Amino acid sequence: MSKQDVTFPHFWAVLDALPIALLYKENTRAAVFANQAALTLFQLPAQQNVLSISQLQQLPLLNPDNKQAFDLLHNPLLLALSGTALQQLIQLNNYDNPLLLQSTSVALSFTLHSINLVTLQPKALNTEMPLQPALLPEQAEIEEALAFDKLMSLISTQLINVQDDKLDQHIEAALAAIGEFCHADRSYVFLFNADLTAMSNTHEWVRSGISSHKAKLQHIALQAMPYFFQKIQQELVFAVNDVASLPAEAAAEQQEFIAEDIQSVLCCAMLNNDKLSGFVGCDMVSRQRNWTSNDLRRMKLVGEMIANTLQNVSYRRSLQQMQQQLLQANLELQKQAGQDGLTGIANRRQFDTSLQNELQRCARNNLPLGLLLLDIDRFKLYNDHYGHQAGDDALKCIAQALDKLPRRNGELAARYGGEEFAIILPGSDTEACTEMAKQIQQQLTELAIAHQQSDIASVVTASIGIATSTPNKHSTCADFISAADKALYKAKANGRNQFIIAAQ
Ligand SMILES: Nc1nc2c(ncn2[C@@H]2O[C@H](COP(=O)(O)OP(=O)(O)OP(=O)(O)O)[C@@H](O)[C@H]2O)c(=O)[nH]1
Repeated sequence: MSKQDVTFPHFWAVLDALPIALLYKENTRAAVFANQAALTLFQLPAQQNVLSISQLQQLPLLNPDNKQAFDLLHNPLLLALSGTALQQLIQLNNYDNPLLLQSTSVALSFTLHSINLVTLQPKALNTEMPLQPALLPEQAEIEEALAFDKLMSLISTQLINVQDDKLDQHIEAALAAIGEFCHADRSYVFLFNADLTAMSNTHEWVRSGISSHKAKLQHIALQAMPYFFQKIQQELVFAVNDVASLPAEAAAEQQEFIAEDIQSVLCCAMLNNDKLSGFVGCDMVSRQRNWTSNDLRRMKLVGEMIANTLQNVSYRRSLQQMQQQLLQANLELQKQAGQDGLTGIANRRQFDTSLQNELQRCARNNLPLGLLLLDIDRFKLYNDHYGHQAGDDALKCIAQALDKLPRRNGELAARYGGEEFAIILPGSDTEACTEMAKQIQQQLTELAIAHQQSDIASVVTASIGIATSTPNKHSTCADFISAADKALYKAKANGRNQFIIAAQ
């Protein structure tokens, strides 16, 4: 509707002057009129007072992805503008002309950033039209029930697909919905601990101007509220129209309700696999309310929705946890598959894989590849003299020392088999491999593992064969191993405790 269509001139002036943000939609037209307060709220220019629904949907304030937006607002506003009306009468009889009442039934109203926002859905405005009677109470109730169900179906869709980081936001939207539709001042979720000894207020919605008690309602012992707990456990509902009329055995509960200025309270149990997990509820603070069967139905519905969502999220979390554990176990298995059982360093399998990879990498990058094969001297005599267990300990000790030597990317020390070890040195030429062989000899000298039976030295020594060359695409691991092995054989034959470099 545009201003020009209206023959009654004061109408717009009055709506524009109202201190509430107001959106006005004529049933037969798509355009929506916004008064001055609404334009200010939506940060629109003062002249742009006729908006399309698509324009409205694009307003950042109404965008559900906008964290600052009042999440609940988006859906009911669009519900209202697209045809679902909550028929309550608006009281404009402060103003001179009673005709205004004809077209002013409130569709939905909310509070956003402490501004009341009202949407109107009048019939086409016609000054000659007779006054329209207000909706019958039963009709109003049906319309309200429809609006609630439509809103719940939107919220439950959001809850079904909820991502962990949006969970609280959507639960609070559901609480806001139940609070608004039950005309309550406060709505909340409490969750019990596993052994049903304590409860905590996890989510809350409060009407503007009403105090929140969430912070202090944490880890409350259930034995502090025995009457309430018994009711919710046995009857799954706790409904009190007048807190003052609670029986004597509910003295503790009554005291707590009075401390929170609660006049009426309605709570419904939430179950998880048929086990009590918490409850959802709402309070009347500013006045008393006789809870209706509709209130109860709605509260149960919201409770079920939230309980299911929490259960799904918890399943999803334990599934993710299990996946994480499986992944971890898999990584551990993979690590173990490449690890030597006795010494803990890389085993032959990992050595083979690494050598193959490094050979290809060096061939691609035209880099030299060094391979050292190391065999402990007179180890049979060591075992025979000191025992097999001592032999194992010596192998572990030497393996650990060798494992600390490789530093650069791709370098690897591995147990090649028995008392033989191998070191892969990608990018190392003869000089660098010689340097590594000297370091190994130095390490063995420092370890100083006594070997009385050796005819080479008084401590454990090793012979080392070195192969180094720049591989090409025809080179094989077997070539490298064979060259290093031949050099090792020579080192043994030459008297042991020495290194020999294979001819290239
Ligand atoms: N304790 C222990 N001994 C091992 C292990 N693997 C191989 N050996 C021993 O290592 C010894 C290797 O002996 P030989 O191959 O005869 O060589 P060697 O006595 O070291 O003499 P040279 O290599 O010729 O200097 C054998 O006695 C094997 O039993 C192991 O895991 N633990």
